[in-house]
Amino acid sequence: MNGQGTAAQSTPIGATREDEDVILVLDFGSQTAQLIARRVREQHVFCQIVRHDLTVERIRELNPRGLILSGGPASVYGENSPQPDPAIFDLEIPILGICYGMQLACRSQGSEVSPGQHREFGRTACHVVEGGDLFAGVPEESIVWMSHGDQVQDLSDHFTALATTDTCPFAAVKHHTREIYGLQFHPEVTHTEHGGTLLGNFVRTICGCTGGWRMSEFIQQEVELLRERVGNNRVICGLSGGVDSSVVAALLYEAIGSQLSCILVDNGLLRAGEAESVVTCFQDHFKTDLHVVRAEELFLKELAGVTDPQRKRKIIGKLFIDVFRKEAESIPDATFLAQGTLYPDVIESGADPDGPAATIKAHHNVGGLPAELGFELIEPLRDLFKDEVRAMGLELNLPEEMVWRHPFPGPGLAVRCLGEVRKERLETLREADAIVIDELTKAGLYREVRQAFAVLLPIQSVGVMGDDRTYDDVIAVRAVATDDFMTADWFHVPYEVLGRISTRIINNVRGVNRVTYDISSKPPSTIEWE
Ligand SMILES: Nc1ncnc2c1ncn2[C@@H]1O[C@H](COP(=O)(O)OP(=O)(O)OP(=O)(O)O)[C@@H](O)[C@H]1O
Ligand SMILES: O=c1[nH]c(=O)c2[nH+]cn([C@@H]3O[C@H](COP(=O)(O)O)[C@@H](O)[C@H]3O)c2[nH]1
Ligand SMILES: NC(=O)CC[C@H](N)C(=O)O
Ligand SMILES: [Mg+2]
Repeated sequence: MNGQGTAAQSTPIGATREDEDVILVLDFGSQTAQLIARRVREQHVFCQIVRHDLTVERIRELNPRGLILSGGPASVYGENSPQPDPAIFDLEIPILGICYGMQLACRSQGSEVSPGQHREFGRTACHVVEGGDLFAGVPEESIVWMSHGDQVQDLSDHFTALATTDTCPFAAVKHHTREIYGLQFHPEVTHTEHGGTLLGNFVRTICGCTGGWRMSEFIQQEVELLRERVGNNRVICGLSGGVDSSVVAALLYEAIGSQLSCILVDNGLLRAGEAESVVTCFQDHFKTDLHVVRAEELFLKELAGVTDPQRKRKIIGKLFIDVFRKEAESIPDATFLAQGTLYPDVIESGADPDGPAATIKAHHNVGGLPAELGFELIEPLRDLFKDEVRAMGLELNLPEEMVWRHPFPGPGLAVRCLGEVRKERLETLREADAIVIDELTKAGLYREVRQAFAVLLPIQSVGVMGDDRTYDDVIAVRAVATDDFMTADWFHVPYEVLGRISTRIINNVRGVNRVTYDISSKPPSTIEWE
């Protein structure tokens, strides 16, 4: 082990190739920059997010077909507000400014931007006045999603209004002579009814992208990048058997074959039978080196008496790295550590260096990492969402049951065992959890419910069993419907199935006398309870 990387280092998504259609998103600190990128990728056009102040020289090297300027929390007229290289507006490629990005584009051509009379947040009816190419296929009236306080006050001599809302006369604009467009609303969020069409029109019709990009191409690029970066060194990959790390391992295997060693940490926080099933599944599908480290005692010792969720996560994040380091001592040239980190892990940890995002929870593999790792990090999925990773897994020929597994967080049962994490409490939770999954599977709901589990609450309640009083544990059942795990709805599990889950848990799991069902969505709740 000789790398001295820090938690901040990782592989950025996608190297661009000169012969390919690329759209760049200049990120001004938007909450939704990644959503812009994925909506563009949905149009089969490769899209890369870059710093807002990337120089024009560098942009020319990357040779994009168009630029999208994202939204952002600042005001364009504010001191120290993030600004692009002013020369981008002289590039001969189309530009689409979204919200803050539109305000920047208009201001660059002489328009005034200042606080509007009314701030606009959420659903708004948008009326198209002069659609043109950008609005092709978008009805005259539709719902768009707004989130702004500032407003472009005049169009100078350069712009025309394409669409309006009740409070915003310039909801969409186009430059008279140049391919510069602005949208005050957010086409990238699903609440904007025809946002996909708008972005599709921009990248395909206006920028002239052919829409030929496919996941297979992305995989090929990543494979080449990984080969170049790793050279003759070895990579150790934290393998949990979950979707993300399995896809990372498959990608690395494709790239560097036998230079890959995988490490499964059995931290005593896994579900029933999990370590064994990962080993079997792994051996069937990868022919590389797998180390299984039994570390239950270490994890439970360090977690003893800890009840604060963030502390649990930090302790677990650090222990994972300690275990990887120790195990790597027996693996020569283990310079890199690969993890299946996804974008939601990054944004919820408040760890996006270009973003203003708040810390929701320190995901063990991002916010929970110690500052000095001793490895260089490889995180090829860091900019992707779960459903994109699943598509990648299928493309890499991973078996369906692996690709469609419910996610299971690295901190595992520790963040579902509210209060103290003790061996006997984990055992109770494990038994209840297995029943939840078994009943959903029997009811044919496993795939449709994207994540389901049991939570052991830190309280007791009174019951009566066999005519005797009990004062026992409570299990909460959680099942959610979601695609990208950024937002989620509680799943409407049929009453009969809930009934069977409850009866089986109370009758079979010792020490539990009550089962409840969690009916909260994300936001305002999160999927996990801690
Ligand atoms: N028990 C474990 N042993 C080794 N590495 C792990 C373990 N648990 C998590 N990791 C590492 O942390 C990363 C993030 O965990 P996370 O749970 O988000 O992803 P995953 O387990 O690969 O997929 P899924 O989200 O489907 O559970 C994993 O990709 C893996 O690299
Ligand atoms: O590897 C992980 N390490 C973590 O620390 C972590 N926290 C949450 N999750 C998973 O992320 C998704 C979103 O979860 P939340 O709505 O609870 O934030 C859900 O799928 C969660 O299971 C984690 N995964
Ligand atoms: N969402 C945004 O980009 C907001 C831009 C700017 N901060 C405003 O309030 O108008
Ligand atoms: Mg997992």
